[in-house]
Amino acid sequence: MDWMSPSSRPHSTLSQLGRTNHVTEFVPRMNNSPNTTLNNFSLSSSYASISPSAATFLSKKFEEPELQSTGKTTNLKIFIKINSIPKGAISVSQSPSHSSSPISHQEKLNSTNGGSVVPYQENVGGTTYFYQYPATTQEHNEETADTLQTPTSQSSSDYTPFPGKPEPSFFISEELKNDILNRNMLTLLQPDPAQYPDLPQEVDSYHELFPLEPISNQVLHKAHLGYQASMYKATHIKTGLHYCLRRIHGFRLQNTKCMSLVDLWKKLNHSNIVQLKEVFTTKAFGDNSMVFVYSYHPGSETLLNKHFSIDQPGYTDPFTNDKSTPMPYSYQKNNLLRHQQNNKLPEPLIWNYIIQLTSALRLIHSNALACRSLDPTKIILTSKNRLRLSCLAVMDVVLHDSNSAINHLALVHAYQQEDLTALGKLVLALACKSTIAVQRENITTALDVVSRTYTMDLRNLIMYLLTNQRRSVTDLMPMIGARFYTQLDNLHSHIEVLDTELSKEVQNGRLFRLMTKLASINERPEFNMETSWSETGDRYMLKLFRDFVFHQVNEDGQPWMDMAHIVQCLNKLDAGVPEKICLMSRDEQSILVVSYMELKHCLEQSFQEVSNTHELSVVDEKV
Ligand SMILES: Nc1ncnc2c1ncn2[C@@H]1O[C@H](COP(=O)(O)OP(=O)(O)OP(=O)(O)O)[C@@H](O)[C@H]1O
Repeated sequence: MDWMSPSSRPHSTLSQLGRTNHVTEFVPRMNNSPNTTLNNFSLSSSYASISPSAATFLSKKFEEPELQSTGKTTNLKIFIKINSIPKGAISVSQSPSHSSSPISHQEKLNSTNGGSVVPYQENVGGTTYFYQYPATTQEHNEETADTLQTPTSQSSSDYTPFPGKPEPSFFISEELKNDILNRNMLTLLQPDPAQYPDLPQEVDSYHELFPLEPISNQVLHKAHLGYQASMYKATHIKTGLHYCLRRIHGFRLQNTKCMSLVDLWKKLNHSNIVQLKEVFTTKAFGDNSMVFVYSYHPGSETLLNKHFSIDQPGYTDPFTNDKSTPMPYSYQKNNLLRHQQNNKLPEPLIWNYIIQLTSALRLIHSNALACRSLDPTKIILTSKNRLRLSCLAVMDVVLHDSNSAINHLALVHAYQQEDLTALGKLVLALACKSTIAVQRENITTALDVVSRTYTMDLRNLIMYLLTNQRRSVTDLMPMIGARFYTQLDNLHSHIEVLDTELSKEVQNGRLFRLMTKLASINERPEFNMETSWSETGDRYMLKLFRDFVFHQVNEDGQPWMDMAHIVQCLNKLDAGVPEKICLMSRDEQSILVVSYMELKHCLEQSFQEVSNTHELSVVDEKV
């Protein structure tokens, strides 16, 4: 239930839609050779655009802070005998035991170990287990688990995978609320026709197209696959659901054989991939375009945008770079190191990404498919570091080789090997906080930087992925080892927080339905040609009850607003408790003593009458 007044509703605009250029060499673009290895990856450029997720809100909460500051939460405890609770009615209880301050996993560890821990790891049957013992010496073991700190690594406290339990409140936490409102707002954004006059009204079964990035008119802007591509949010005409359309400009499908792969992709459903819904060709944009329809994840931004900014060392604009200017090697190395030291990502975050990426790759590879676009521009992030592969199936369609002589299984295996190499480069780039790190001439330096900063486990994983030997995504599982447990624990803790938040909203939804009933009876001007209906009998009691709940005044006649009183009264009404209250007439001449149980009966009866007469059986069912 949203307690915000309309005037305080958040508003935001799409900001930072500008594009920035980056040099990377991640995706083997225009290269569908099965023999591609680490050494013959093509150098090409990728581009980042800043997503609307930067939009933030300012919202004002009605009443809630006062409730907490005046300590009236204790008033909201309602003790109802079980036998007095009607079926479906639930009491709201705000217990002080709910209060807890967010404690990060690291803090928990430190508190149990007196702030000093020594890691110990053991490999059993290919799985690495991590243990911690209280420190007895000053010696530092470099091979630490992800939750532990190395002297050089960034404090894990800088990275909180998920926030702890929110402060006790009747309402959903401010952070979660803003996140949900932000996503809703982005989902409902409509394009300005003046700004995008060329946007078609309809494309196949979709309308309300909204560009997710500026549409470039530059001929040179053919970042992906050698074709210009654009992204749009769109609404399905029939279902009203929102989708993300990736349009490949000027592309003619030569052969429909690749559609069998599309069918395979459509079946893939995983929390770390953006699901493909359908693929079609269209002339709605005035050319031959190929459109890939994906699920829409509002507020997402690319990994490139999030972690690789243009101020990284050695950043060069691919179009303006003067190749004749020599760059000393030492300059490049020192620069890389300095940049990485100043901006390095916490190791647990990198492992978090590795777990999500390998999880997605595992499903893809086990379905005899290959991602082929493990590129920081093609991985999107939503809140809480949730990562998804966003460009699946495009390579398989756009670069489909229809030559029947080719052994497709062998081809897929080769692409899967390329995926693993791309993963190695991606992790290396994240660890060095620079896409320059994965350039062939920088890899040795970059690995050196990783060894100095992170655990050997991370370095070993990168080394494994960057070798030319035959690799498998399942081989990575023992390398990740006990970090899976940490990830699982974090996720479960987060689910618990969301569950608590959801239960609050279940209560609020129940009270909303109750108020809907009250509001449709109170002061109804006429019912069955009877103008006094709402002022007489049961309805009169409900009117006085409404005054009792919402129109209380203090001794000076000033409104006395107390959310605790309102919530308490409504809960008692919903439960139909036998407790009695005094309802005073507006002229203060008479007082009615009535129980909540009787009021509940009045409410049910009156609402039944209204619903039946006005054929609101559907509403009744829902309410
Ligand atoms: N499924 C999706 N739901 C919501 N937004 C998405 C989705 N996929 C991508 N986006 C957003 O669309 C924008 C453009 O994505 P795109 O994949 O084109 O990245 P890019 O950096 O512009 O790459 P390129 O240079 O190839 O165009 C990014 O801001 C990204 O966050």
